[in-house]
Amino acid sequence: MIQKLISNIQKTNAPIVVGLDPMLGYIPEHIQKKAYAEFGETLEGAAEAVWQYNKEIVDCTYDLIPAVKPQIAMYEQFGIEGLKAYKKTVDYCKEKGLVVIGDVKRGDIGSTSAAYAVGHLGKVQVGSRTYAAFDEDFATVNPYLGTDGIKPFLDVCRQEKKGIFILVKTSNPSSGEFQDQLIDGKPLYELVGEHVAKWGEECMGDTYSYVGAVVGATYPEMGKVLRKIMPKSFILVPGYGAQGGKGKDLVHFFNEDGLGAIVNSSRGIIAAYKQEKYAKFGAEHFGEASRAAVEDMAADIAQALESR
Ligand SMILES: O=C(O)c1cc(=O)[nH]c(=O)n1[C@@H]1O[C@H](COP(=O)(O)O)[C@@H](O)[C@H]1O
Repeated sequence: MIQKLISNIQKTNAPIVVGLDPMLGYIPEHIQKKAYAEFGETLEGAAEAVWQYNKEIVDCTYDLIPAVKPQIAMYEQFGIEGLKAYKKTVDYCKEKGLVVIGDVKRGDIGSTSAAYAVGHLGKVQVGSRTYAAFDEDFATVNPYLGTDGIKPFLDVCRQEKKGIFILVKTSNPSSGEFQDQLIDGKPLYELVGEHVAKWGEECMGDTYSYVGAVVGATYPEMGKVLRKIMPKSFILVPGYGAQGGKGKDLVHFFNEDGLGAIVNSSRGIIAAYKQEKYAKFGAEHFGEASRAAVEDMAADIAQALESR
C-alpha cells in the first residue's frame, strides 16, 4: 500500500489527503432533507445524509487526490448506522482508486491491539472462512501503550502489505502537555519518533516504510527535526486549513525527493462551500467548492515546495 500511496501521489502531483469528517452541521440542508424524507430524523437518516455527502465530495475530487482519511468518530456518533456509512465510504473510495487511511486512532494491550489490527487492516477468522471487516489501507495508531500495542499492527501490516501512521506530535493546542515533556533531556515526541523509525525498519517497502507518523502542521519546527529522525517514514500532516497550517509551514515535512509527507485537510475541503472564498458555488454545488479548495491547496503546497 505504501507503493500505491507513492504512485497515487506521483500521478496526481498532489500530496494531499481529503479528510472525510462529515459532521451534520456541514452537510447542506438539501441533502439532509432528502435523507430524512426517506428515513426520518433517525440515526439511519443521518447515516444516509453522511453517505450522500461523502459520495458527492469523492465524485468531485477523486481524480485530483491520492488518498482520503475518514475519521471514524464522525460516523460512530450515529451508532451502527454510522459505521455502515463508514464502511460504504471506505469501499467506494477504494473503488475510485484512492488510498484509504482509516483514522481510528487505536492502540491497547497486545491482545486487544491484535483485534483492532485484524478488524481494520487484516482478516478475521470465522470457522473455516476469513473476512476483511473494515479493510482500510492504513490506520492511525496511538503509541501510548508502547511496543505491545504496536507490534500486532506491524504483524498484520507485514502480512497484508498495509500500513499505519503512529501519533508522534499531534496538531492540537495541548499536545505539548505530555508529548513535549523532556525525558533525559529529549522531548517525548522525539523518543516516539525514534521508535517509529525502528519499527519502520521491520516493515520496509521499496523506498519508504509502511510505518508512518502523524505530525501536526501546526508545529513546523518539530516537523523539521522529526523528518530527520524518521527519514524512511511518511508523515501524515493534519492541521492544514481549519487549524491554521499553510503551505509554507509544510516544506520541512518533505524529503528532498519531494515525497515523505501527505497533508490532510478535512473541514477546509469538505465544508469549503461555507467559506467566503468559495461561497459563489452555493450549498447546492458544495462538491465543486470542495474541488476548487483541493486545487488551491495543491497549488499552495506545490508553490511552497518549489520555492524552498
Ligand atoms: O490523526 C489525525 O488525523 C489527526 C492528528 C492530529 O494531530 N490532529 C488532527 O487534527 N488529526 C485529525 O485530522 C483531522 C483534521 O481536521 P480539520 O482540522 O478539519 O482539517 C481530524 O480528523 C483530526 O481528528
